Amino acid sequence: MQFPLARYRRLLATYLKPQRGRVLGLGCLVFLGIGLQLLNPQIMRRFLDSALAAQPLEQLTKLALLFMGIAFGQQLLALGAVYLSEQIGWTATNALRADLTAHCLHLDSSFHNHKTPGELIERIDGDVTTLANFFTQFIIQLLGNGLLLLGIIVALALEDWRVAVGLIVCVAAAISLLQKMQRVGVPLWGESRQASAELFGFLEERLAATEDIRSSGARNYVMQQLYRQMLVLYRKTRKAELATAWLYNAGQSMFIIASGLGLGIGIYLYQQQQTTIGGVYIITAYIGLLTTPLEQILRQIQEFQKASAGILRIDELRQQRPAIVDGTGPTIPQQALDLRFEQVSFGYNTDTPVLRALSFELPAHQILGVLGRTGSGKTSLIRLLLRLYDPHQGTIRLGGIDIRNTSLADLRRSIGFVSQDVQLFHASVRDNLSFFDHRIADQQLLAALETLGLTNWLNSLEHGLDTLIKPNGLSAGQAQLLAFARILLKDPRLIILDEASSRLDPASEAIVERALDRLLAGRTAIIIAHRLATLQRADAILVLDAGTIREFGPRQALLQNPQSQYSQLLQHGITEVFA
Ligand SMILES: Nc1ncnc2c1ncn2[C@@H]1O[C@H](COP(=O)(O)OP(=O)(O)OP(=O)(O)O)[C@@H](O)[C@H]1O
Repeated sequence: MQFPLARYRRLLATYLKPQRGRVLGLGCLVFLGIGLQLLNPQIMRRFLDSALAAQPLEQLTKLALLFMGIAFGQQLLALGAVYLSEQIGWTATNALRADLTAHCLHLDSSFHNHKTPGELIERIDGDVTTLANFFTQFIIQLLGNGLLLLGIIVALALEDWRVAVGLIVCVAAAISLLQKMQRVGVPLWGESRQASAELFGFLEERLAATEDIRSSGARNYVMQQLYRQMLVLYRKTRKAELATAWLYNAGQSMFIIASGLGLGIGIYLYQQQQTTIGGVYIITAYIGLLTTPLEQILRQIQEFQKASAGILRIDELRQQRPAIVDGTGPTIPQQALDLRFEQVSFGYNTDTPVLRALSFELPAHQILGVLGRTGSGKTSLIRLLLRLYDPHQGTIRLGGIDIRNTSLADLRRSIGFVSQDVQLFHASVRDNLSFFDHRIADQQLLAALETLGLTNWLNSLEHGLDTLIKPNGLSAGQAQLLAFARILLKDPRLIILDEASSRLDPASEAIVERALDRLLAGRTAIIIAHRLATLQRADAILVLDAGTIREFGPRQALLQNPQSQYSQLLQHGITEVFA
């Protein structure tokens, strides 16, 4: 598999450029540390040779102190380097996490249908975490340690060329081995990362369904599946780790060979009286010093294998482009909007149509009640209106404007959508109402609740706006009330309400009804109705059947026609007719 360098360069440039000062500082610390590493054996050599030549104690003490000072300085530099690299790594990876999250939020529903949230979390966090080392260490360490290696070879060549040649042969053999292993390692780490993402996806999905799993007695089945997923991850990671360990050991073997060679040559030179004890020391010290750059280079390449797999997966995600893009046409007028569906056809895949040539018109200020059996296409119709998908054929016009021609932000600002399954956050009522927008004053929130007649409801909460909403902490009716208030704060021109199908108790139903009256006043609305009471406020009724319009017309007219579906509903009830 080929990994174009441009990919790495782009990533490094994007996330390191804003921190070039820190990167420069880190580079200086690393290079200075390497310089000191090369310097210290020379001081020890002088110390040894001076001691053997019975030089004065004062000079030996100075050399010993210098040696210690440099060793101490090395530690300080290493500490500074760790501090800076952590800062660079966290800043860069956090920026990348934020970019990926924003990117995922931007992608179409069709993308999210194929990826579980857990899998995306593993990409946004897990894969990015493997890049921290790449951002902070890879190039600096590779360059620095490459230089250190060169420095050691030069220093040894100055002692004796034969030692240097032996070393060069070993290093060249190690590098060619590393290249071969690199090709094997990266795809294996890619598979391991994918297995990890799938495990996360599995966990997220099952944990979100805890109630259903427990109530249906599926716990053992879920656990079995979990063991299976963990086994896959274990096997893939073990394979990748083994490949990497091979790489590491191959490098280490080269080091052992180099050490033996150097030591042999050193002893030979000493026996031939071609060098001093200090000279033998320096050969062994420099060869010993080789461990550091070789280990570092090996470690970097090991980490790079994991990072490469991560980069590949991150790039794949970044290259996903939303098919649904902003239009460049006019903005939607800030007034009650009329809505037209003109021969709209749609399917989630091309061979199974879900909506077929739908045409209807809803004048401004009117309320449309949408009915139909489960699977008849009601939700799909709403998704098209919100441009979560685009129709395959036909046009949807809002306020006379083709919704594909306006910007997505403008469209979604103009529409308020209350889904059946209102998404609540584990946060205060205030944050849940304002979507964490702290520019919205409490007065505005209170006024919205007041308008909807929800002040009593708010007062019944223990800490008012500060009451913490726990996951699953509100009933379906309460959640809808909260969603109504969100919509009122947004003040859209068209409201879409997918009514909660769960039955409400009479007291809650009365509150919801009252709130709904106030929410819908002066706006155009579409309601997917599950209660007859809701339908009674509709001006027009649309009955969907297998993606086609079975019935559409003014409610009053349908009411007076005993053959109409709507009259049947009133006689027999929604559940009976659409059972
Ligand atoms: N994301 C999706 N991917 C593929 N097919 C889908 C998707 N969502 C819905 N469908 C299919 O499209 C058809 C219409 O579904 P839709 O959810 O629009 O019906 P509905 O009338 O809203 O049903 P319900 O009342 O149960 O919510 C169904 O056959 C459904 O299986």
